[in-house]
This record gives sequence, structure tokens and C-alpha cells, in this order.
Amino acid sequence: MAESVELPGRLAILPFSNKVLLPGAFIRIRCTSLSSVKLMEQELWQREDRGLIGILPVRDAAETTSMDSMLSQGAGSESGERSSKVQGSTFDTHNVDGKIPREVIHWHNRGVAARALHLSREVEKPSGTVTYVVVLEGLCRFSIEEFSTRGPYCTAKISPLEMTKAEMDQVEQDPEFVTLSRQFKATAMELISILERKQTTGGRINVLLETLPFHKLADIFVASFEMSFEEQLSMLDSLDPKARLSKATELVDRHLQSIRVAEKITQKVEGQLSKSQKEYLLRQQMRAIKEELGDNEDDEDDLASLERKMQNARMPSNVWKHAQRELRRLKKMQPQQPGYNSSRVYLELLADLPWRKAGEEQELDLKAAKDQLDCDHYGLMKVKQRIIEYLAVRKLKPDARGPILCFVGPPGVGKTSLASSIASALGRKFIRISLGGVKDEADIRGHRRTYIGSMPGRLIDGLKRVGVCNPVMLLDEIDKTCSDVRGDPASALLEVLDPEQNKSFNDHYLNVPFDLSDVIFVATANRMQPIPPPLLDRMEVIELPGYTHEEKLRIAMQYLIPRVLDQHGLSSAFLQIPEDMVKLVIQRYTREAGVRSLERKLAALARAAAVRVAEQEQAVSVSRDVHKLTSPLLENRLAEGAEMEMEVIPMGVSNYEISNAFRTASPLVVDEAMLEKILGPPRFDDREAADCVATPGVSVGLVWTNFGGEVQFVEATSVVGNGELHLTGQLGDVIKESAQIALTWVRTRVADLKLAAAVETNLLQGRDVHIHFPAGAVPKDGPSAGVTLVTALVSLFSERCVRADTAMTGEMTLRGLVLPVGGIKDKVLAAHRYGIKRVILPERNFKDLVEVPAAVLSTLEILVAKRMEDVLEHAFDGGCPWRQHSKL
Ligand SMILES: Nc1ncnc2c1ncn2[C@@H]1O[C@H](COP(=O)(O)OP(=O)(O)OP(=O)(O)O)[C@@H](O)[C@H]1O
Repeated sequence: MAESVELPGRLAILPFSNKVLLPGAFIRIRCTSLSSVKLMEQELWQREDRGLIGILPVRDAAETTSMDSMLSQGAGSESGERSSKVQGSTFDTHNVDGKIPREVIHWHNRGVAARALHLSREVEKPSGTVTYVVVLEGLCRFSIEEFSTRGPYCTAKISPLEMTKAEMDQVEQDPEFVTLSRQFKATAMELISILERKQTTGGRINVLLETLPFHKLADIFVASFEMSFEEQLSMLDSLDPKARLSKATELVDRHLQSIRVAEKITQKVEGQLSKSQKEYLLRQQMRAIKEELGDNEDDEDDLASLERKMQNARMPSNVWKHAQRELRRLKKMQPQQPGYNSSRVYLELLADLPWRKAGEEQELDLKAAKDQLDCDHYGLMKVKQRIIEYLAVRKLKPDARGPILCFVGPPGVGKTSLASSIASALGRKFIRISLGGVKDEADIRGHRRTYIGSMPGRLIDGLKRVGVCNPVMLLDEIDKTCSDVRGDPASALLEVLDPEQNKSFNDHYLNVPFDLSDVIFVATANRMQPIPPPLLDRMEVIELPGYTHEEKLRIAMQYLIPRVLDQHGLSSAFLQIPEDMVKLVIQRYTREAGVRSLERKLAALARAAAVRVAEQEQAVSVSRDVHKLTSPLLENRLAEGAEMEMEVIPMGVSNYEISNAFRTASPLVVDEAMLEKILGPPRFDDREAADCVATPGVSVGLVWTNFGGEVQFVEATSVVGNGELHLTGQLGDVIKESAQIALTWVRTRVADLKLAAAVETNLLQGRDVHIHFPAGAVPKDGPSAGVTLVTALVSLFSERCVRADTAMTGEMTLRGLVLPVGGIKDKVLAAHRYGIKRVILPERNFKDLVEVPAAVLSTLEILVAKRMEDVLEHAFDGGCPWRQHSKL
């Protein structure tokens, strides 16, 4: 307890917003703001003599909003940068730093000097933020003479307000004071007896009453209750011990009354509670007994609740009639009867479906929608523009039968996330239905209920899950549905996507029409070709090509890294991935059109960093006793669970730990060595193409696969045989035909030109030719390999290597005419990813280059070809291998 203390002339001031610390009271606070942390550091933590600080109430938190707010338990903090005389209870802080004027804050002009009993310092990781937790004991009142500042916090010239011992002795002789003391003691005893009843305190509070002078007891008792700020202030301002005692008696008495009232209420509530608890228990027991006896009265309850649920489902009248018929049937059945369960499950579905329950669609704000799209996705300007147009039409005509958007592009280019951005822009719920690998029409339309284990189709099931009839429904991977004997899912989708028909969509399981016209459908596909034309016709295709290195870099820096760090509970204060390293990840560890694998690699880096963080302590906490807890009275009050709770103070904190606590964690910066350690040795490099074409018979083609544009190597070799053609690799029919055409063309050409070497060694007639597509796992179809095949064969027969930096695309006719192919943009982007420098294109594909970003085009030499000879001219160093013969 506070003995008489000698106050210094000046104290550092810690403001408490809406809270008063009275002498003899204890409080534990957490300091987080700059000024309060600095104050703790300089006045308490770093000083050997552990100075006192002044606690000053601040009248209203609202008035101090511009200040650093701090502290738990309503404490606030502020700093000023100049001296100012105290006028009334207002401290004018404007012109702080000589900068922007700030608000006038209302500081009380009386406070309480306090000393720290326990101080602990925490350094949060990974941010490195320092906080202090301090236990303060109020000592004695003072008044403020003049404010000034010390760094970011305030100090004040003060004068003590407590009476001297002689003055106090005199007051204690005063009969009025004696009467007041008796009165206070009586009330306090009464309160203590109530508290004793609730929790035995071993008479410790009585010790307080016996040992402390009454004017101090008054503060201590009042500090222990919840009181308004004004009451606390008036207690602080009661300098006269008599006034203080009478105020304290009044407050203690009021507290006593409120405890009594609270007790009464609790008794009442307890009675009621135990009654309802008893009822609950009995019901539970009853249920268990019934279950044991096989008594099924509960089922009747269940059916009643099912009926209620059905009534609330707002089904259309025809469906309602149908459902009632089914319910009547169910009611007549015994639960053990076959069909009971399936009928019940069916009715549950009818009751759960959102027949008319639409999610609230917010008023569409095009600007906000655009911001949302920009915020979720980098680039994709054209796509975003088209989406905004689509939304604009919906805004003007909400019931418009607009086209169904279908995003087509390689994996990981943001198709799914664009669709979900549309949903959030419209404020609608979002549901994704995956159609990948769906072969059975029943997956879309459901099974008829006559089948065992029949279920509704994915659409109806999705609507049940999402619970509203107007979600944005994403039909993902619509190109991956395929038909077999079990029907054609694509034709079922025709009905779904046709605005005229989907008003009454017929799910076989449901067996009643469901109105899908409020659903906004968006589809995604990797390729357009497999989508059946009638289905494609109902959709508006928006192509999303792959990203360039530069775009990937921007996406990674602006979107993926922040997201990945967040997902792993990290921040840039702990892990930093510099741009150069992201570039290396893009070039050496990924070679995809989208950014999914890039995101995975970044996540791997984040995981490794997370392990490092988790291995370290989350927070280095160093704490120490400032003043020993010697007073038995303090221990008594702590044991009573007073306002503050005491911390366990670690013993033997070493100097090392203390200095460590001052150090903030430095972020982990990813470098090349770390990349190799975590992601392994580089998987790709720009020399891959050069290494592959180092021997005759190999050429580099650009093809289109499910993963977007790809670079494809074609290898040709010949062995003794009968002039047959062998093809290996996962090849479609069209490509097999292309190989046949290529071989025929080369044979006729060589024969026409009477190429000496080839004819003499009878390379063409007497030997089998074997063409292999090495990336065996990647299925190849489509026509765009004729040109590449011929180049490989010519390289083989002429024993000359194709230029390592050159890739080609295009189909050819038997007569050697080079035909255009599709997906030029993706193919060119693939060449860019592989570090290829020259691309040979059919002449008529030249116009398609407008779609290719200029940044990519500038890194490539584009060569066009009309005839196969043009290709060969570009493909070999020194031109076509048989140029001399052509001239003959
Ligand atoms: N332009 C972009 N800006 C920001 N993030 C992007 C962008 N493009 C893709 N992403 C991110 O890449 C990840 C993969 O995207 P998403 O799942 O939408 O790909 P997808 O095209 O639907 O692939 P799939 O065809 O395999 O379904 C997501 O986390 C997405 O946010």
C-alpha cells in the first residue's frame, strides 16, 4: 500500500481516457501507441531508479480521436510538443510539431501519481511491434501546474495535493470525521459480510479495514466498484477527507443495494433455469426410452415439421399439389416400408429448394463493379470491358435474356475467379458446378426416382446448396463433358442454357418443372473445339489467352504474393520475395499459360518461411518486477480478484533476453540459393529447344493443347525396312494423316529433285521412317503439325540440323501449300515462354498477330511462309537444304 511518497516537481503524464486511477488502486494496462510505449520505455523500462509517472484522466475519448489511442481498460495517450499553462481542465494541443493544428483535448487538471509494480515488454513477431504491459499502483493526488513535452509524450509540472501528517492528525480529531468514519465502517462491514458469504476471503478484507486510515480506505473501496467516469472524477476531486468519506459511504452503500437487487434477480432466474433444464433432461430421457421401445411417435412430429417446412417453401401451386399428394402417400406408409425413406428424402428436397427465394440483389453500381474486377484481376482489359457491358445491359433491363458468357482459355488464367467477381459485383451468391468428366446425362438432369439411389442432377443439387433461386452459377469445364451410352450431357445443357426453355427445367428426379430463368449462368472451358456447336451457339465466347512473363510478374507482385502471404499468416515484414526472384520462378520453375503453378511455387516459399516463423517464439516477452510485492495488503487485494489480474513473472530474466527483446525480427528475403533449396533445381531453361534440335531429324513446332499453346518437339529417324511409316506418341487421327502427307510430300520432292545423297543411299524407298512426339503424355490432335513434320523429315534426310531458335506452326497440303491454323496468339506466347526467338507462320495467319501483346512481339522475329519451301528456307541455316537442286 502507498506509504507517504515524496513527489518530484515534474512527472511524465500518461492520460487515461474515461478512467480514473485513485490512490491505493491497482490497474494493469497494455500500452501499444507510440507515445505510451515511448513513455514506458524512457520513464520506467530504461531507468534504473524506476521513476513515478502521473496518471491523468481525459474527459472524453471522442474528443481525443485524433490522438494516439492506447491502453486497455479505456486508457488513452497523447503527446504535446510545447509547454502550456493549464487553463481549467483544457490542454490545447494545437500547433503540435508546428504542423497541422489538432483538436483541443480536455484533460483533467488533477491526477494521481503512480508507480509501476510490474512491467513486461513484448515484441510481436513478425511485425516487430513493441508493447508494454504494466501494473500500476496509485499513490497520491497532484494538480497540474504546466504541461510540456518530452519526445512524443507529455510531462507536467505538478504540486502534491495530499495533506501532511500533522494536518491529517488534526482532521482525525474532528468529531464530524469520527462520525463519518463510523458510518463508513458500518457500511463497509455490511458489504464485506455479503462478499464473505459469496466467497470466503479468510477475513483478509477485514484486515484492510483495521489497518488503513479511513480516508485511504475510502479511495480503495470506491476504486473496486464499477462507477461512472463522473463519479470517479468527483472522488478524485474530493480533497477534503470528510467530503471523501461521505462520498465513499454513499457509493459503497449504493453498491451494497445493487448487489442485493442483483442477488434477488439471480435467485429468481436460477429457479427458472433449473426448471427448464430439468424439463430438457426429462425430454431427452423420454426420447431415449421411446427409441428403445421402438415407439415412433416422433416420426409423426417429424412429418408435421416436414409439412410445415413445405408450406414455407413457397412452391408454385402445381408443385405444391404434387408435394401434398406425395406427403399423403408418405403419411400412409410405415417407416419400415420400402420407399418410405426415398419418399421422405424427395419431399425434403422439395421443401429445401429455393422455389421463389431470391437472394437480395444490390443496386448495380457499374463503377463499383469495375473496381471490383480491377481489384481482383490484373490486366484482361478486353474481358473486363465485355463483362461491364454485360452488367450494364442487366442494369438497364434486369430481365433481359442476355447471352451466356463463356470464358475460354488455358488453366489458371482467372476464368473461375472472374465469374466469382461477377457474382460479387452483382451482390449475388455464387455457385460452381463442375462438369469435368460428366458423361452421364443424369448428372445434369438427375435420375428418375424409380432407380435405386436416385439423386437430383448437379444443377438442382447446387440450387439446394446455395439456397436462392438467383445465384450466379458457374458451369465449369463445359468442354469436358462427353457423351456415351448413358446419354449426352451437352444436350441436357442445351435446355439449361436456353432462356426460352429453362423457365421450366425438368429434372428427372424432381419430376416437376423448376424455373431456372433467374439464374445467371457463366461457363468456362479450356478449348472451344470440343463444345458441341449448338451449345456454343447459345453462349458468347470470351477468350482469355495465357499471360506473358511481364503480366505474370505483375500478377504475382500485386495479387498472388499478398494473397499467399495472407493465407500463410505472414506479412511482408517477415517474408519478402523480390521481383528478380519472382522472374526466376516464372522462367525456371513454371512454363504454363496461366498463373496457377506460379501461385503454388510462391505458396511453397511462404510455407518454408512459415516454418521458420513458427519455429521461433511468437513473441519475446521479457518482464520484471519493478517494486517488490512486499505489502501483505496488496497480496490480499490481489487474491480478492480485484480490478487487475497479476501476471506470473518469469524468474531470472537474463541480460541476453532483455537485449533480444529490443531487437525486431528482420524479414526473410528470398534469394537464388533459397529458391533452389525450397523449389529444387531449376526445371526449365531457355536452352531446352537448342539442346533438342542439336541432331538432324528434330524440329520444333507450336501446338495447341488443353493447357494453351505449347512447344512440341518432333523427332524423325529411319531404319532399314520396307519404306513404312511408324508413329509414336499420343496422336489423334488428324495428326497421323498429317504425318503421312508429310512423308509423301518429302518423297515426291526428293524424287523430283533427284537428290543424289538420298537416292544413292536409298533412304526413301528402302527404309522405314519412325516419327516420334516425345512429350508422350500430352495428347496431340489437330492439324497444326504438318509443317513441323516435313521440316523434321527434311532435316533427317539432308542430315542438317534445324535452327535451334526457330519454331513453326501451320498445316500443309500434298502440294506443299502452307495452310493457316488457329490459336496463333497462344502459340506465339508459348514460343515466348520457351525463349524461342524466331517463329514461322503461314502467311494468312499474319493478321492474327494483332492479338499478341507488343511486348512479346518485340522479342520475336516473325517469318511468314506461303509454301513449304519458304518454311524450309527459314528453318535451316543457309536456307533450304536443296536450294541448289531447285535452281538446277
Ligand atoms: N489477371 C489475374 N489477376 C490476378 N489474379 C489472377 C489473374 N488471373 C488468374 N489469377 C489467379 O490465378 C488463380 C487461378 O485462377 P482460376 O482458378 O480462376 O483459373 P481458371 O482459369 O478458372 O482455371 P481452370 O481452367 O483450371 O479452372 C486464382 O487464384 C486467380 O485469382
